[in-house]
Parts: sequence; structure tokens; C-alpha cells
Amino acid sequence: MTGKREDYITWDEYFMGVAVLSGKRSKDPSTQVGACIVSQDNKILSMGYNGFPLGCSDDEFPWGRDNEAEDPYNAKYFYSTHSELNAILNYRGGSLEGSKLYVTLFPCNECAKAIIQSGIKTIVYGSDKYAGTPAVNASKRMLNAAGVRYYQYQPSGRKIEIEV
Ligand SMILES: Nc1ccn([C@H]2C[C@H](O)[C@@H](COP(=O)(O)O)O2)c(=O)n1
Ligand SMILES: [Zn+2]
Repeated sequence: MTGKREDYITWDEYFMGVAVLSGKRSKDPSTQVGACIVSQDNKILSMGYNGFPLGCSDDEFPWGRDNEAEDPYNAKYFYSTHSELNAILNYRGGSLEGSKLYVTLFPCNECAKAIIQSGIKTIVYGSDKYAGTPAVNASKRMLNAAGVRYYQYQPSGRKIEIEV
């Protein structure tokens, strides 16, 4: 055999795959989200998943979502850091200017602010299951105004399996 392999994964498959794998670290029982930030020359800069801040125990803070309206203090939303924000905060280098974010779920309005301010210029997202909600509408409004490009990941249809 003299030629190179031809069935290697694409950059989008690679980085979205890393984002999916990162999301598998999440302890959230209902929605696990993963993120991966990549430089313009396709180097991974940072990763993150949704979870509670350092020092806030996964076993003590609440993971429930149903009681948000009547008892927000005992629901997860006040406490969970979104995967995109964690990926931005986990970055230990200089600047994220011009970088690309792969995320398994479309960013909310709060993450959109951090994405814009950190200099991320492109978002590749997986699911958009909260499309049409005020948070996602506001997010798209800000991303559009700030010139952050976004597009949905297009699965190739081939299954990428990880066996260790
Ligand atoms: N773009 C997003 C959206 C949501 N999250 C996190 C926040 C929560 O931990 C969970 C959503 O929970 P649900 O309301 O679906 O039960 O996902 C995120 O990290 N990034
Ligand atoms: Zn968010």
C-alpha cells in the first residue's frame, strides 16, 4: 500500500466529535452540552461542558429543572455554567480573537455576549432545540449585529466510534 488513507474524518467531524465527547463529562441529567474552541489554523485552544463552578459540589447543588418557576433557588439554572462559557473561561492562552467555536447546542443570550466579547468569529452548532425561545432569539440578534457567523453542523452520515 503506497497511498494515504482517504476515509479520515473532516475538521468539522473532528472538532464536533471533541465537543460531543466533552459534553459526556456533564452531570446534568437532562441536557449535556459540549464545546470546543479552535484557532484559525485548526488547533484546539480550549474545551468545556455544562456544570457547576469549582467548589459547588455536583452532589450538593440541585440538578432539577422542573421547579425553576416556583423555586429557582433549588433548580439548576442559577448555578450551572454553560459549556461555551466554561470553554472560554478554561482558555489559558492569550486571545481568542478570530477563533471558531464548536458547540453541541446553540448558544444562549448570556453565552452570546461572552462569545462576542472574547473575539470568537464563527460558531458551528449541533442542535438548535431551543430555537424560537427569547434567549435564543436574543442570542441570534446579538450575534447577527456583531457579525459572528454561525452555521449548523452537517453530519456526514457516517458513524464515528471511539473504542479505547
Ligand atoms: N447553549 C447551551 C444551552 C444550555 N446549556 C446548559 C445549561 C443547562 O445545564 C442545560 C440545559 O438544561 P435544560 O433546560 O435543557 O434541562 O444545558 C449549555 O451549556 N449551553
Ligand atoms: Zn449559555
